[in-house]
Amino acid sequence: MAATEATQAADEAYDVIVLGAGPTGENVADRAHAAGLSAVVVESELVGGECSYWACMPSKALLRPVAARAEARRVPGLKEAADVPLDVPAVLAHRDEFVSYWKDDGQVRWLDSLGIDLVRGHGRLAGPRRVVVDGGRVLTARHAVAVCTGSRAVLPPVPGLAEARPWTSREATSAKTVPGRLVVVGGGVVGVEMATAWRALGSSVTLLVRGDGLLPRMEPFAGHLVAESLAEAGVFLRTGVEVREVRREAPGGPVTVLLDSGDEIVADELLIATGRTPRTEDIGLDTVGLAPGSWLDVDDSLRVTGVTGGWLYGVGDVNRRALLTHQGKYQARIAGAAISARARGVPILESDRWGAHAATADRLAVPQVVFTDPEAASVGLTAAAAEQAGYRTRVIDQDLSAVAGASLYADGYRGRARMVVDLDREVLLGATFVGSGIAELLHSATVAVAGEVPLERLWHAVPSYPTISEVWLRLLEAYRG
Ligand SMILES: Cc1cc2nc3c(=O)[nH]c(=O)nc-3n(C[C@H](O)[C@H](O)[C@H](O)COP(=O)(O)OP(=O)(O)OC[C@H]3O[C@@H](n4cnc5c(N)ncnc54)[C@H](O)[C@@H]3O)c2cc1C
Ligand SMILES: NC(=O)c1ccc[n+]([C@@H]2O[C@H](COP(=O)([O-])OP(=O)(O)OC[C@H]3O[C@@H](n4cnc5c(N)ncnc54)[C@H](O)[C@@H]3O)[C@@H](O)[C@H]2O)c1
Repeated sequence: MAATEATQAADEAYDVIVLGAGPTGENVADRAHAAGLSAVVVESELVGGECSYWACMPSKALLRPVAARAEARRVPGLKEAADVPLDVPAVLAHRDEFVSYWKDDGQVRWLDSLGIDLVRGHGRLAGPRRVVVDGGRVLTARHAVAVCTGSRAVLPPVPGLAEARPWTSREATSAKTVPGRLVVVGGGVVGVEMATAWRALGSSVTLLVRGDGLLPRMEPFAGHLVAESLAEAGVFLRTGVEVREVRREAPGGPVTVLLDSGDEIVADELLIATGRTPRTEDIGLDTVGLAPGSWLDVDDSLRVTGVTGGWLYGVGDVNRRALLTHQGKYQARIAGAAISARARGVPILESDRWGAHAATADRLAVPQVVFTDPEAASVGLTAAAAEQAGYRTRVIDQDLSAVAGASLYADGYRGRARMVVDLDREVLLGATFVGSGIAELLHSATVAVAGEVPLERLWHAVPSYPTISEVWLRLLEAYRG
């Protein structure tokens, strides 16, 4: 049965049922199907999920012109030409095109081409291996149900906040007009990326952070460099502040943000970027003995722990292991392989930590690029996390501007790199790069961390001259002395 043709029938049976057709769910279905299992995906909104329509794609489409202009402004011969405001209608139109105008026909065609069925509607578990869609249609799974329902933005319990109908990441990535004054609450990834984009598009942006810096999950210098550059771009950054109350007298009117310091900020729009909550409150978790609204605890094969029979999987954002599209897709590949192995009765070696059925990289080698100007990118453990985990480490830092490739890349290049070395095994535990054009450098570090490549061998991985990658040589030289 083709994706667009799935029709009503009582108790339809599939090998695998996938709840949620985000990047993760699509890939679980793809992997299971590729292994010869029949699969159906249930989706209540758009096939492609948050990433395609309200997260990765629109945010990066908004940010790409910002980065390109910032880089051109630092290249002699282009500076003057690039020192112009962004063409806002063109940027927004480009964003709209990248999200396919919030239509999922292309993604449905892709499912269709694979032979995976799609059922539109809200799916809920109804006991072991059963899913009911919109309270009517019943699907049963011979082998597994994979919950891939993702996450949504969380609103902190601040008086007046919900009533003020603030922007969340959805509105921040899909807005059709530029607010004159925008207050952003939260100094994590969404906060800094959206402050960067809307400031460049013309908003007067105030970024409110309750901690003492930005991007707290990365090495501290990442937050420092991004904060410095946001301030230069004209973003008002206030750290160590807490929002006490929010007021909006009339829908669409100005919003007043009251801080614990007693200060008041009036803006046209307010973006809350304070983290995520799982979309599990209404998916029937109680019918299989789990608490509605909870993150799903899973083992390394992505199987939910504590469910009798081992048929339930939790993949992607919903398990809180690493809230990133590429990690969700990685988990989907692992879960798909584990589901098909178990369906065939092939034993899964729990001890094979880098084997086909263990999402080990979730714990040891998660890469992430923050698309600010400068970009911030990291993989693996920070120095603090490695120390906390009990490793005997050595930390090597390098000023990126001292690398020939970086100074050619942009005038007055600013950036920094760090590697965290496990002294006992002499392999990399983590790496961080901050600077223009470093996003594509990250994968080299991911290979080194996931591959546990001995530093002795990395010495023979010669970076081309004159590229920013030569920072590898500087880091290794500093380590070897
Ligand atoms: C602003 C922003 C920017 C981001 N940028 C990046 C980035 O650049 N790179 C990156 O790697 N990550 C990025 N992320 C994170 C990324 O979006 C998520 O990690 C990713 O979307 C998770 O995929 P998922 O499939 O697990 O969940 P989702 O993408 O959330 O998909 C879940 C799907 O399940 C459906 N669903 C939910 N409940 C039900 C139900 N009961 N029945 C049927 N269907 C249901 C939903 O409608 C949705 O389509 C960003 C996030 C945000 C908020
Ligand atoms: N480029 C990318 O890879 C990218 C881009 C955007 C989002 N994402 C993913 O999406 C997820 C969500 O991003 P996010 O920025 O919403 O979450 P986050 O967890 O990265 O950051 C949220 C920030 O809000 C702060 N905060 C929490 N409660 C608060 C409160 N009441 N008042 C003020 N501050 C508060 C936290 O201390 C934290 O610094 C992230 O885990 C990230 O991995 C990835």
